[in-house]
Parts: sequence; C-alpha cells; structure tokens
Amino acid sequence: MKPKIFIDGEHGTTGLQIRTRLGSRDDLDILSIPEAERRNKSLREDMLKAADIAILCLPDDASKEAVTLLEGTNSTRIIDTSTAHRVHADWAYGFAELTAGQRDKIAGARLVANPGCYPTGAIGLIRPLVEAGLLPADYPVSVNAVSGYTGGGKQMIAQMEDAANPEHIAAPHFLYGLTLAHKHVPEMQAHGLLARRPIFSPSVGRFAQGMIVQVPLHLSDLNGAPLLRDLHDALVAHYAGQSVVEVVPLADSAAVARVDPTALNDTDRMRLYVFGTEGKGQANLVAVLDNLGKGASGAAVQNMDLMLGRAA
Ligand SMILES: NC(=O)C1=CN([C@@H]2O[C@H](COP(=O)(O)OP(=O)(O)OC[C@H]3O[C@@H](n4cnc5c(N)ncnc54)[C@H](OP(=O)(O)O)[C@@H]3O)[C@@H](O)[C@H]2O)C=CC1
Ligand SMILES: CC(=O)N[C@@H](CCC(=O)OP(=O)(O)O)C(=O)O
Repeated sequence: MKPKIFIDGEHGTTGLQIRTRLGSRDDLDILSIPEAERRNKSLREDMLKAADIAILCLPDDASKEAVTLLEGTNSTRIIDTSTAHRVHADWAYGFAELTAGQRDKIAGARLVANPGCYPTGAIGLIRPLVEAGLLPADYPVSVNAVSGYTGGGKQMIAQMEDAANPEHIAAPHFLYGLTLAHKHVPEMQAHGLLARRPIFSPSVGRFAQGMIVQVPLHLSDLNGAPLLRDLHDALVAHYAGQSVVEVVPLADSAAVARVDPTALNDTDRMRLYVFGTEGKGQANLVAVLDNLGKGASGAAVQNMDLMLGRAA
C-alpha cells in the first residue's frame, strides 16, 4: 500500500511548493482537501488522522492545534514546517546534514521539525566549525541575511506585489527584525551549539525567491587563529558524502565578484562559500539557498523521504 501524505496548508506558499514537488510521484497517495475547505477543522482532522505522514504548512498556532488534534493517535507521523517545535526536545530537527546521525534520527522519528530558511544557512555555516573546535561556543556570532519576499508567505507576497494593498511595501530592499528578537534566533543558537545568543539581522529584497546568509568572523578570536583554508577544510569534511550542501573550492570563491541570492532558485540545494583574503585575519562565510527549496519545501520532501526510507 502507498503511504498516505496529507499537506495541511497545501494552498499556501510552502504547501503549494511541496504539492508541486510531489506532483509526479506515483509512490505516494496524496490526501487533499479543496481550497475553499482549507480551514474546515473537522475535515482537516479526518485527513490528519488518516495520513501516514502529515506535513504541516501552517502558521505556528495552527500547527500547534494540528498536533493537538493528533494527540493520542500515534500512527500519524508529522513534519512541521512552522517555527513551533524547532527547539522542542521531543522533535527531531529536520536538517539531515546537521551532524553525524541526524539522517537516521529523522528517519526513525515520529515528530520532525523542519528548519527555517535563515537558520538552514546560518546553522549550515556555524555548526561544522563549532563541532570542529574552531568556532568557540561563546564567540559573538552575527548573522546578516537577505531573503526573497516569498519568505513572508501569502501576506508578504500580496504586500510586495499589489500596489493597491493597504499595507503595500514599495521599498526595493528593507531591514526588519530590528528588535533583534526574530523568532529564528533560538533555533540558530540551539542547533548552532552557541552559548551566546547570535545577533540576527534579516532583510527582504524585491525578488520572489532566493536567499543569502552571511556570518562574518575575526579569525584571531577563533580557536588556534585558523586560516581561511582551515575553515574551508572543516566545512568540506563536515559535508563529505552527501549531495545537498556544496562547499565552493577556495580558489573559486576567490574569483567570485558578486553573489546572487537567486542562484539556486528552484533547487533543493545549498551552496557555501568562505570569502576573505588569506593573511588578513577575517572571513565572511556565506550560504546561498532557495528559501522555498532547502529552506522549506525541499527540506520537507527530503525529510518525508528519509522517514519513508526512500532517500538516497
Ligand atoms: N515561505 C517560506 O519561505 C517559509 C515558510 N515556512 C513556514 O511554513 C509555514 C507556512 O508558511 P507559508 O506557506 O509561507 O504561509 P502562507 O500564508 O503562504 O500559507 C499558509 C496556509 O495555511 C493556511 N492557514 C492559516 N491558518 C490556518 C488554520 N488555522 N487552519 C487551516 N489552514 C490555515 C492559510 O490559509 P489562508 O489563505 O486562509 O490564510 C494558507 O493557505 C509557516 O509556519 C512558515 O513560518 C518555513 C520556512 C520558509
Ligand atoms: C522574509 C520573511 O518574512 N521571512 C520569514 C521567515 C521565513 C521562514 O523561514 O519561515 P519560518 O517562519 O517557518 O521559519 C520571517 O522573517 O518571519
């Protein structure tokens, strides 16, 4: 029998992208409800309970409610794309390349929290260096980022694209999260293994999809005052043997003049760079990803496949 998959929130930005990715799969039985019924709680409850895996593509509160609806039924496995459970001890963090054993942890889990798009870039850069003993856990990490506006879901898409929207945003690029209390900070700190709360400064540009996440570092404040190539070697070693996260060779990075946030759009991959000039004592670590790919829907499908024992 084919596994039954229900995408709760299938008509939203993340849900639609998952539907598209699963559209050509004949190894799954996709349970669906019509768009007009998307908020029909009893219909959703029936689907949630009938599914082998429910993928929640809902705001945090609605995700928590869906989990509550499934309480007491241990048969439905859950992938939650919201922020609600990403630092919860009972949930496996759905970043397969996070650390040794994470893939197996996801594969065996009933509850999987899909990472946020920004944290995927930040943790993808930070965690390998902490594990390698190069980045001290108490280093004052800063994370600067720019996202395409689909990262803000249907509401921000309407604000950016519709000039008649009462909350229209006309700016070509804007900073937000100015209180330094963005909901992604706890996730970056916990899964980045950081003792100090990182400073996270996100921004949005007038492009639909794509993302750049930057982590600048002073090398003299790292353990052993490493060179750029030591940071690069640690990233290469961490991501050896998998095909989703690519570490750009140092010589290639040295020849890059501009980084395009849309470079990996419509893929489920992430690209990491180590920038700087050897001997100058500074590095800028950079991640490029599609906020809707490895940053959300691509990761959700990767996690679903791991849970079904179907991932490469
Ligand atoms: N967009 C992105 O890049 C990323 C998003 N995420 C996360 O994914 C989740 C979904 O985000 P996104 O797809 O962007 O959001 P959207 O607003 O685009 O879609 C959310 C969907 O959920 C529906 N919905 C909202 N409340 C309820 C409810 N109470 N019951 C049933 N359905 C409901 C919405 O319906 P309606 O149209 O009626 O509001 C909409 O169809 C969020 O938790 C977000 O934080 C994670 C990583 C990246
Ligand atoms: C551009 C934009 O608004 N981005 C969203 C985060 C997108 C994302 O990663 O989703 P989660 O909220 O599920 O983590 C924000 O900053 O709130």
